[in-house]
Amino acid sequence: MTDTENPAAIVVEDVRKAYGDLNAVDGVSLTVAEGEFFGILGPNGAGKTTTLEIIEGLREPDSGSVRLLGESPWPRNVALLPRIGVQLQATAFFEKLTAREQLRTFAALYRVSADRADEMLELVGLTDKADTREDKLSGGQRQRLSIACALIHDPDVVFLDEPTAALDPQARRNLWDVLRAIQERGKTILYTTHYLDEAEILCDRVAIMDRGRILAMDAPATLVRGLDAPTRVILERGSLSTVDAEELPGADDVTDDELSLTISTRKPADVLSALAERRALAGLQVRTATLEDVFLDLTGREYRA
Ligand SMILES: Nc1ncnc2c1ncn2[C@@H]1O[C@H](COP(=O)(O)OP(=O)(O)OP(=O)(O)O)[C@@H](O)[C@H]1O
Repeated sequence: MTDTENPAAIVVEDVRKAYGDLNAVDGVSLTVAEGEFFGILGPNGAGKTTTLEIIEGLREPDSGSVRLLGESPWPRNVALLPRIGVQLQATAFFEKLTAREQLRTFAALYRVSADRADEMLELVGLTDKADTREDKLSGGQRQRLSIACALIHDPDVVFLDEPTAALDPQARRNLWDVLRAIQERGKTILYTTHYLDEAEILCDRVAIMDRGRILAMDAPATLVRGLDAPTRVILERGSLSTVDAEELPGADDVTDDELSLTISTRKPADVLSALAERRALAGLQVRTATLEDVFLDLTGREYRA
């Protein structure tokens, strides 16, 4: 993924961190290229936050090495601070300040122009909340403000820890636009999430983590393709008999779960056109494999965030 035109922003080699008997991070290696949007995915307790904090220089690994923009982040490396932006899971804001005042305070701390505050409000879609106190913002607005704070000094690498957790679906989608806008500005983004569907949409590459280890790492589409899983065509029960479904051209397997009929196929176009000819499209859904199927394949467990 890295070459001379696209050098590595982050290189992690065999990092380990134990808490007592628990190997929270158990030999993690990964490389993130400059400008890449990279996601660390996995269920609660997988070790995502610990990995992120080690890369940010907030936690010391027991062993292994981290290079962030060519430097070691631990022990605390002040040369890196202007070049990285960090959003933690729980953001502490200054009390009783408005959104704009929060950002202006961060701007002053980083010695950047106060004008950046309004620019960042615009970027995260909070211009109309500039004069609202932070404690009067919704959860999604507060998340966006914390991202704006992490970006105020125009860092090269942005770390976001579960930025879309606990948001309603609309607020999540609004945040996706913000994250895409950040990447369009050429930033490297390393983020964690337990939403596999979201990572599939946003990330250039993902690492799927479970119990402290990376189980797979690649572009989401490549991971899904690698499964070679059939497409499932789902119909309302009664729109076609099981026997007729089994005889459709391209149908590999048919299951009837009392509510719906599921036809597994590697030739979805053949199945769909045959269904159209028979006018048997009631309640039609077509499902291809997702990262959740990749997780199931890797762990033998259904994915539970
Ligand atoms: N300071 C700590 N002391 C002891 N155990 C810890 C500490 N921090 C994390 N752990 C444990 O290490 C494991 C990994 O935690 P971590 O927060 O890195 O996972 P995560 O994938 O980010 O989970 P979540 O999505 O819940 O934040 C968990 O079992 C957690 O309970």
